Amino acid sequence: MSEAAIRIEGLSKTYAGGKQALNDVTFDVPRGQIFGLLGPNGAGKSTLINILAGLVNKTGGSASIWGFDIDAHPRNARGSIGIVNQEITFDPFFTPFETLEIQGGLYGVPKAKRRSMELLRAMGLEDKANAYSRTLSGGMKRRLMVAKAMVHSPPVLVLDEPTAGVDIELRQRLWEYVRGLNDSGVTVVLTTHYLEEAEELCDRIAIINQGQLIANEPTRVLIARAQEKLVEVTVDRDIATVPDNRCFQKIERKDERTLSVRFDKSEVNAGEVLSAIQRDGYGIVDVVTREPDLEDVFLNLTRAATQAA
Ligand SMILES: Nc1ncnc2c1ncn2[C@@H]1O[C@H](COP(=O)(O)OP(=O)(O)OP(=O)(O)O)[C@@H](O)[C@H]1O
Repeated sequence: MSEAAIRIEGLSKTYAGGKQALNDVTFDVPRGQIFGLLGPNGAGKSTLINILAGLVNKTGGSASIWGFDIDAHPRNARGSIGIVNQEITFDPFFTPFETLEIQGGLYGVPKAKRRSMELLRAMGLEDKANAYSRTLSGGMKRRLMVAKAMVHSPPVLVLDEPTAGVDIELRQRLWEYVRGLNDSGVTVVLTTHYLEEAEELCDRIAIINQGQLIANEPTRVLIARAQEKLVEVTVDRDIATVPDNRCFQKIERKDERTLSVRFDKSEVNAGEVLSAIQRDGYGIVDVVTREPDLEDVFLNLTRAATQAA
């Protein structure tokens, strides 16, 4: 089982109008993982997913799903992946059970092999099996979408922004479902704008920016790569002029007596930053430092990539 769940090599897409949405993207999604695909709006994430789904034609490179090349074996490739889109799409006049049965039929799953009730149970929708789908809450509809993507038992599930616009409590529940699916052997690919979500759930994270892959690493390694550190310093009198020193990457006045300083921890340490503030005649009353989180990494990487472009 050494083969990747998804293998993407030199993938490019230029839309008819000339917009290049993907530029020579190469990465593997290892089997059995929860893999995060991150990127700012318009980075190319949906384009990539739509190519895997067979909805958009690539203009260069190759992709395979569970060992099936999407060009040479499109049916097998498509049968190996379930995709949950951002939009909620099902007929509101069918019940959740009927919705799954119809989807099973579309995928050619024989009646005896369908597991609609099992999926509804797994998604906590058992008692809604015979309700009209339109009467479900937003969170229930989303879970029904996940169940729908799983009717043909694909080994790979792609969730495109699964928790966009979902409240915190429900987000936690959806995360539990995703973990449960992963524990049962499903490889999960997740696109998200919530860095906290990626940090919490993903084993590995790839970042796309302006159609190019700018990072692809285990989550912990990616976080450790953030060199920027933040320190908030409260001083003993009102700040008239903000101190300036080359060891600060960025310094801002947060309120009358608090400075917020960003510095590169590979270049200077917090002590040097504090000394620089003291040299400007301020006494230090309080200091709060913060470790970089994924948001810092993401901003650093996308900023660096945008500047290099
Ligand atoms: N059908 C299309 N025709 C022309 N350009 C398109 C088309 N679809 C997407 N694009 C452009 O390609 C780029 C990548 O879009 P894509 O939707 O893949 O990004 P994304 O990372 O999924 O963004 P979001 O997070 O906002 O969904 C964008 O500049 C977008 O405007």
